Amino acid sequence: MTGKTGNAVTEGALVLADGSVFEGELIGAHVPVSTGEVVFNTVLSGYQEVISDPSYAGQIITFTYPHIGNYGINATDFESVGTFCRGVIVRDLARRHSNFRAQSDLGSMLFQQGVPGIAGIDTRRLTRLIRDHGAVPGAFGSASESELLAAAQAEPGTDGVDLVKTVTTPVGYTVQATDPASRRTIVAIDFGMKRNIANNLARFGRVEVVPATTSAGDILAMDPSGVFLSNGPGDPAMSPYAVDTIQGLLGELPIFGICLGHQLLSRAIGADTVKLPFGHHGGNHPVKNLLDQRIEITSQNHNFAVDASTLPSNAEMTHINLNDDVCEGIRVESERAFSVQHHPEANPGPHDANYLFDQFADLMDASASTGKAGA
Ligand SMILES: NC(=O)CC[C@H](N)C(=O)O
Repeated sequence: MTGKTGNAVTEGALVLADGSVFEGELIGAHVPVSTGEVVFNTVLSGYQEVISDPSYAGQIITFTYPHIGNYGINATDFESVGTFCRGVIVRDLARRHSNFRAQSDLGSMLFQQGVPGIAGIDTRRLTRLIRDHGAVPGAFGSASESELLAAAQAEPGTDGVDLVKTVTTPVGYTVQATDPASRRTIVAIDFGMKRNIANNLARFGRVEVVPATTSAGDILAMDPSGVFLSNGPGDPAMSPYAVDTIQGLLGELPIFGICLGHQLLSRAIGADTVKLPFGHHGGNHPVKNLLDQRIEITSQNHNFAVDASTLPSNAEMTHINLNDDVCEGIRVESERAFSVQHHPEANPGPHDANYLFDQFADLMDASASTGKAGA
């Protein structure tokens, strides 16, 4: 099937670096060869938000749900200014979409955004392979299988590259507070921030979004109530400048991090991060809050994780993934800093963890009343 009903089918193939071949039909923006690290996401809905999440820079997204595109695309559900993923793999692209909010169809959106895709792929076989062997570099397109194999084998995936610099905003910008009476200013460091995170922060004040390379001194000079560390693509070890910045902010004001922001905060306090075999990408991961013993069903999208055994003694693990015991959250109470690996802003996914934004607001208020930071 093609993005636009009536278009001719263009045969293509997906070839993984291990030599596995999958045949399909090209959708979206047609290019001879598109490469990236192939990962799978298990959400049942929310494909628009997933495809427009900047954390997927460098990656090709396989949707395990077999029918993608059913409810179309609209102008408001994009999670960033565009798309940064390297491609999309689906079993079956919906031939027709149906939803009162739809303004376009997925195939057209991929085409307009310049995102190549491939449909008709045996995504069960592909997902099993990734689950057994880990996320793997791959290449797909209309080129020959041997060309695709060579391209897949030359693709570094997320190894050794700083992908944050490819997605961060080039200049700072302001997201106005939802409540104009709010006096708080929150600085959000944009490592590839999803829009809905900024919208959640704006419930508590004006959000000043700054580029990933902004120094601690420049941030402190803005006299914010707190600093937010965003999600973002790639290996946290590849963005050492961000770790330096966080070290310059620690203890100065409240800090809250999500996903890559959680991994960077952990590195800033001396902990290690590791690469998971195939990561967590989905909308129903059970996480236990170790502080109150409650279980939250969470939205997730990451390949790296914090090695909890390397946390320094002044930090504690606050959340754990119940599927595989991966560290899902930490706090450093003495430094007024905390972070989670999962996505409290959801989009897509459940909102069980949304209370974490309120905790950040409470921390900023507590700091303001003790005179440790501006309000
Ligand atoms: N969503 C994110 O922030 C992802 C974090 C990091 N790039 C990882 O893959 O683990």
